[in-house]
Amino acid sequence: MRLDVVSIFPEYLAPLDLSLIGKARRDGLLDLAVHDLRDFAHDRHRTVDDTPYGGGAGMVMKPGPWAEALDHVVTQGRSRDNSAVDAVPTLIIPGPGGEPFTQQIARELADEPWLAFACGRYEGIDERVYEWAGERMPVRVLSLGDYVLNGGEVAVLAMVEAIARLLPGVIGNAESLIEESHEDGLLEYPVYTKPAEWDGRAVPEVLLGGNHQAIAKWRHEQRIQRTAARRPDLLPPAAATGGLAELEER
Ligand SMILES: Nc1cc(-c2ccc3cc[nH]c3c2)n[nH]1
Repeated sequence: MRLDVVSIFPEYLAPLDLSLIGKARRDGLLDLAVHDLRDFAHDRHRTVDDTPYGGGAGMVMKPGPWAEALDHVVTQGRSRDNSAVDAVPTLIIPGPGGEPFTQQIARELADEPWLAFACGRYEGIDERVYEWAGERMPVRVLSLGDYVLNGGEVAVLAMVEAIARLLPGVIGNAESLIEESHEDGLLEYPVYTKPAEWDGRAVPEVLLGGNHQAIAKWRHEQRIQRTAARRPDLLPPAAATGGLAELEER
């Protein structure tokens, strides 16, 4: 998968050089390029923002540098080996007013060959950039959650990690991707490791025996109970209002 990120703070994306994502890049599973938006602002001060039409607080990101930066992303991306001459990325623009980013969307995006991320700052990006980009490539405005960040970079770090870990070979043991929270509509079960007793607290007895069927049953029940307690919104209506028996039979 090819990933391009455009930001005025490219150093914000440095964590993508670390851990499993960094290893995936070194293993050639991910081809990531980070671009500094200011490289596409040509005045002396490399200006990327200006005052908002209609007044109001703060500054708005100018359309010109964004159009040049995204044109560069597309042109440079197409010059890669075996890239189709008319290939385009799906452009993801994080924003508090976007569609909620979910595990399902992460799965969808993990199937895409090329993603580009536009990190807004200030009060946001001039609306005409969304229109201009939408005429050239698929555009999705995605929200990490109902809270406000100062820019898109933190959201991009989270989205890239959620997407990249689903790519074959990135997570060493693919089994780790099973029974995770949100993978199948339930939260994950509680986990324990040595010592068997710590701070006067014992590990549930069922986990210490070798009865794998009993362990699987206990873990499934734990997932349902934990989901009912913390995220009843994820359960079917009947289950969310107490009818857990049917779910536990599954
Ligand atoms: N889920 C979420 C996204 C954001 C976000 C994304 C981009 C910008 C640009 C300026 N402020 C921003 C905030 N806040 N919360």
